[in-house]
Amino acid sequence: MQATQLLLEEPIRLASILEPSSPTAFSALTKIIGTLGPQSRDVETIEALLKAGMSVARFDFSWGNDAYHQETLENLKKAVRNTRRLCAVMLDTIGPELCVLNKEEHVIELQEGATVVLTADETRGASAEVLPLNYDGLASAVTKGDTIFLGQYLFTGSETTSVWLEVVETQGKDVVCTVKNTATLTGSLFTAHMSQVRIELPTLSEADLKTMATWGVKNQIDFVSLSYTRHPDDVRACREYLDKLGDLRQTQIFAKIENYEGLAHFDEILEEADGIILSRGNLGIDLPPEKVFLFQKVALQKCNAAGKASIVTRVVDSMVDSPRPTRAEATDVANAVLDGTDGIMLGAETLRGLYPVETITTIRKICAEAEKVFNQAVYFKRTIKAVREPMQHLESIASSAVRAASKVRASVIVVFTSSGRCARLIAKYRPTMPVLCVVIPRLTTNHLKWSFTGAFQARQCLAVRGLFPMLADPRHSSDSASTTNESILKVALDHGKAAGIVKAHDRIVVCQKVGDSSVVKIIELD
Ligand SMILES: Nc1ncnc2c1ncn2[C@@H]1O[C@H](COP(=O)(O)OP(=O)(O)O)[C@@H](O)[C@H]1O
Ligand SMILES: C=C(OP(=O)(O)O)C(=O)O
Ligand SMILES: [K+]
Ligand SMILES: [Mg+2]
Repeated sequence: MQATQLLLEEPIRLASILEPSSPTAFSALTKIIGTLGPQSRDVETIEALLKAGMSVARFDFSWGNDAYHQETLENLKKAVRNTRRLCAVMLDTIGPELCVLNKEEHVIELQEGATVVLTADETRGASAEVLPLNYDGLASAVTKGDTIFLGQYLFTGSETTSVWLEVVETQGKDVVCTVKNTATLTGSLFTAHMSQVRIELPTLSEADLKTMATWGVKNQIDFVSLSYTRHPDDVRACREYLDKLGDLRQTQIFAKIENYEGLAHFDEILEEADGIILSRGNLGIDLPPEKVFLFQKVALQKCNAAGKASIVTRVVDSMVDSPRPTRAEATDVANAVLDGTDGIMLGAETLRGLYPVETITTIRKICAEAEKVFNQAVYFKRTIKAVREPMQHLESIASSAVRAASKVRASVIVVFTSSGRCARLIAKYRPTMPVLCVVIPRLTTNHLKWSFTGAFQARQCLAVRGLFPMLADPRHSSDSASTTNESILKVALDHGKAAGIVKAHDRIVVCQKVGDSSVVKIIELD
């Protein structure tokens, strides 16, 4: 990356860096996804998370049962009503995850040099001598000298609660290992990870299929976060399954890239998926540490060029038990924004950390600072150059809207959309101002009943950098007559004013259809 990635005043006055940032009424353009769990599931905390800037809530089915997650979701709905802040729901699958259950939650002390057996016999309890694994194919997948990582679910990098094991020998389906570092394992679930070893388990487990068909349908989930996506077929299979689940045909699939195999098939996976999650927790174990940054930069650039959402995980591990991130973590968040990410995902920090709200606030502030120096002009040029000509008409309109908005220094871009397609194309060019997406419901039928689309599409904007959705009154549905357009625009601008992003005398760029043609309008408010 060149220095042109940054937009700094010339000559750079270091003192200006210390000037307080002017408070922005809206949260950062970069989206924040929080995982809800024990430390973040009561209505009050969720309200605080929403106000702090969380716009997507992740429900991780690797732990907890349906009822537990349902209770959390009911609380989220209350919090959304109370705060009047939209939040999308993301179901995160279990996938082919290797784990050790510690049902009794014994504290397990592992001493360096000791021997421990990973057994396929799941009926045995976990102890310092035996760790029961949910997979009986490990012994045939490893050889002497291989290393296995084991840690508390959503481990953090700095803990002594994760352990490296070295394979000594296999005995039937059991694997005998030497403990490489002294560690204390606490909690009810540990995940095991072996670098670059194929786990012969399906990407969607039986439990995942069931959860999507029950919990997922009931709650109209906006996103599936497809854990351990290794091949484009994984995404296709998930798509086919969702398409058969009624309204979930509208659910978007975000493929989680968390191992070498997913990385090797990245381009094909990106083609099939609606978005990508760079699951750096697991990926950081699968890849040599010195390669992680490069994967991030290349993968984000590919997502950006495809105009698909990207999310980076595991950013401020230390905030699990500290109110401030480390310098390295804070810098890393800013760099992810400069690299072009759409969103930042928090795991352990909001799920079981002591400072869930502070974490979201910290992330939002770092993102907002980074966005101020994001060199949009350079990004715009690079993005437009990468598009083959002749350009699709809608993309030409969308990029023109962004260009016009920069040139006239518009305070917002307003885009009318039903599918969200035009809004995403605008976001692709990373405008520096918020994009107010007016989602117009569309009446559709599945030959059994009529219903309106729009709710999914509006909430799905909440994972895309810069997009701020509002759902229009269904009575205006897909009628682009100019009188209807004018009245919806007025509602949108009133909404923008109430949110503090639109003021008197502002210039606004509007992207909408007038008759049959898509147009870009510039309006100046009185
Ligand atoms: N109900 C509407 N009224 C006015 N313009 C609209 C409406 N819906 C979409 N547009 C405009 O139509 C064009 C196509 O946008 P797109 O998002 O692809 O629409 P759709 O949701 O119909 O797929 C864009 O210029 C968009 O701003
Ligand atoms: C988010 C991650 O995965 P998990 O679903 O295991 O938390 C990760 O590995 O970064
Ligand atoms: K998971
Ligand atoms: Mg993971």
